[in-house]
Amino acid sequence: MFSKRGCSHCTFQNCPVRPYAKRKPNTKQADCIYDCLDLWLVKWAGLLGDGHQLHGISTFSFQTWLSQARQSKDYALPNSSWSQGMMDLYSRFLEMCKDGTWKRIPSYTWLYRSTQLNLKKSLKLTSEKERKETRLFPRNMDTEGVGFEYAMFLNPSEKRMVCLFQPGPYLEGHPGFAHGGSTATIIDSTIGGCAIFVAGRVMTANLSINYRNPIPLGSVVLVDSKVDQVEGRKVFLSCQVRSIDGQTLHAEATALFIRLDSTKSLQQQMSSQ
Ligand SMILES: CCCCCCCCCCCCCCCC(=O)SCCNC(=O)CCNC(=O)[C@H](O)C(C)(C)COP(=O)(O)OP(=O)(O)OC[C@H]1O[C@@H](n2cnc3c(N)ncnc32)[C@H](O)[C@@H]1OP(=O)(O)O
Repeated sequence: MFSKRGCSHCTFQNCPVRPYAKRKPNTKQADCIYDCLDLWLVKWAGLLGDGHQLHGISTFSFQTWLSQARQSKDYALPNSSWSQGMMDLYSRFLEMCKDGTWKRIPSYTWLYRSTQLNLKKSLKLTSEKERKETRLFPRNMDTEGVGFEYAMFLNPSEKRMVCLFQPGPYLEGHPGFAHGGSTATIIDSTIGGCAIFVAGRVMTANLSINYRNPIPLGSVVLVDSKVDQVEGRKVFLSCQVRSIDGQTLHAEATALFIRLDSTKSLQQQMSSQ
């Protein structure tokens, strides 16, 4: 099923999703690699290392992973709990997706699923039930609107990820305001998505946040993150959380993510720690 043809621009030779021989010349590398949802999913799963080679994952697991992604609910779509402000901002970004500058990022209850079962076995989550019940932290509530309502958009050429975030009542810290831990979570996830985009499989090594103004529950804020520098395995990023009108700075953060050793599978990497 692997195409032997490659994209002349990004030299992606092993695309299991679609051949790149027909790619337009002069397409930017980032657009070339990320302009199709399937490839985002591949990148998400951390299946691609440097040089865009598939490594350590069988074709079978990849297909399983992709079909699971296709069957899963995408939580980054509007629901009835979204406020008008959230909807307006979402529509604004969707509009900016039309010329390809921005990409909407789908969102599931999991991040790495193809390796998940084995990984969870190594983490002593023994029963099938325990393994199935794990969830990506910000997607851990079924009821719409009570927890993390968010949608992310990626600007590949600017190496920038934004997240529209509407904190629900279950995220309360001080009365009426979002818990600082929930702010940290959404910052980590947004910045993390940005780091995944540039480096594949990464983990947060450092996250430093200055909280400037509390975030009212039910309000909508824009989490705006970008890659500042990449040095070997280290990805340095920064982030600001602002009100929709841009007038209130709620928080600002810097982070260091470390790319996991690309010669090891995720399972090996995690179980060696
Ligand atoms: C298109 C794509 C869309 C994708 C759309 C996805 C959307 C949805 C996204 C959801 C995204 C979720 C994102 C959650 C992200 C977590 O929440 S991760 C969980 C929290 N983090 C952890 O638990 C990490 C725990 N720490 C570790 O496992 C290990 O320390 C690490 C970070 C993997 C590094 O270990 P290591 O690989 O052995 O690396 P090590 O050799 O120690 O260090 C490498 C270098 O980094 C430096 N370093 C390491 N740690 C630090 C530190 N804390 N400070 C400073 N320097 C450090 C070392 O000094 C060394 O530097 P050099 O000597 O090379 O100059």
